[in-house]
Amino acid sequence: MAPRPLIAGNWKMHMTLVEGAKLVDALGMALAEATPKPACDIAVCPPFTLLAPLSEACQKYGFGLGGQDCHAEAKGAFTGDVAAGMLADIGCTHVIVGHSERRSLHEESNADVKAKAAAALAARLTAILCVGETESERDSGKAEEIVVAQLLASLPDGATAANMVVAYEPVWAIGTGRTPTVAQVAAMHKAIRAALDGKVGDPAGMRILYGGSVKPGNAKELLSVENVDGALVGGASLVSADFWAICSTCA
Ligand SMILES: O=C[C@H](O)COP(=O)(O)O
Repeated sequence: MAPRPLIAGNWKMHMTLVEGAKLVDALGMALAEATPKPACDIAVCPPFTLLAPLSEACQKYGFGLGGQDCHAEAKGAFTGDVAAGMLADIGCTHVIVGHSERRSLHEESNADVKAKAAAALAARLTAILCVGETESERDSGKAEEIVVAQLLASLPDGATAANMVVAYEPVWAIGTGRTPTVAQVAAMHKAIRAALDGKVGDPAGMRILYGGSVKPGNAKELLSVENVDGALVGGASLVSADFWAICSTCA
């Protein structure tokens, strides 16, 4: 049986407290009024400043709450960083690690991502581990090979379907309005699923999300691809109606 989908909104560096609270409430109301309810789990990943203030509302509505990054160490002299345990302490359930914006803008290596994912697991958070190829890597014809190598080098020990989610995000599709073809998504998710075999607990049950320009207009098609078990949504997660429309495609 395919895993229950997860639709996670990555707000990136957007939203004031008032805006974020309004968005979560709008989603909560939409969920309360929906019949039937969307057949998916829903999570939001706001900036660090909004995590604690939105924690209670997310809990009330049954939404997961995720940080967008964490440090690999549990504590210490790391000015500006936040430990996974601190996220768990204020009610987070998830944390994104290895997003391509962290990998490129903060030069995070696979080893860094693996250490962060391990810290997330140690803090009993679900790690949303991101992988994806650049456009030139896609053009090289070796996208699957490259992404699988990135995944295997970033996988923490002890990952299972219960504590980790993979998010495949082609770098060239993020915020561009471009998406891979259904065949490309299917091939990549199949390759990721195969690579998980023997490397994680319950590989068939591990969710593999697609991310990169997911919108209400393309969500149904992308989410119906085999081995696509949800979405990591950026821009469209900032508009409650759009994010809700994406969640609602999970029937
Ligand atoms: O984490 C989310 C992704 O980077 C996708 O962003 P996007 O939906 O704005 O393309």
